[in-house]
Amino acid sequence: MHIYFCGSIRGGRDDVALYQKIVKKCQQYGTVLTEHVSHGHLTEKGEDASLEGDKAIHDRDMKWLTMTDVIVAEVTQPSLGVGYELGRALDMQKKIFCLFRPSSGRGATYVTIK
Ligand SMILES: O=c1[nH]c(=O)n([C@H]2C[C@H](O)[C@@H](COP(=O)(O)O)O2)cc1CO
Repeated sequence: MHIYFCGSIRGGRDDVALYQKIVKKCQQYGTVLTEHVSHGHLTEKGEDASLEGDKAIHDRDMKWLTMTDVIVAEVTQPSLGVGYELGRALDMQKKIFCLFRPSSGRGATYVTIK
């Protein structure tokens, strides 16, 4: 099974320790295509886009999104990229599992109610 994990990168890396736990758990069930999202050394500058650019990152991610069986998203930390991925995934009629922590004091994005 292919799993696409979504978590904030440029939106802020406060929850990266949690992303690591979620990705580890998901790896018990299948291949996590976006394991890099959980890497501790990845900063809010994003992946090194200097070689191929953001377009290459986007195109790779959309290819993975198309081939994935399920999406797991941690949405507590607001992220434009995660919102975009969820919108695209909804259009592709993918199975989406959103995780949100009410204890954060934030409001959940409306994307999670669909
Ligand atoms: O370098 C990157 N690599 C990457 O795979 N993404 C994808 C995966 C994440 O689930 C999501 C994070 O978006 P954002 O960076 O806007 O918080 O976008 C986003 C970036 C940077 O925007």
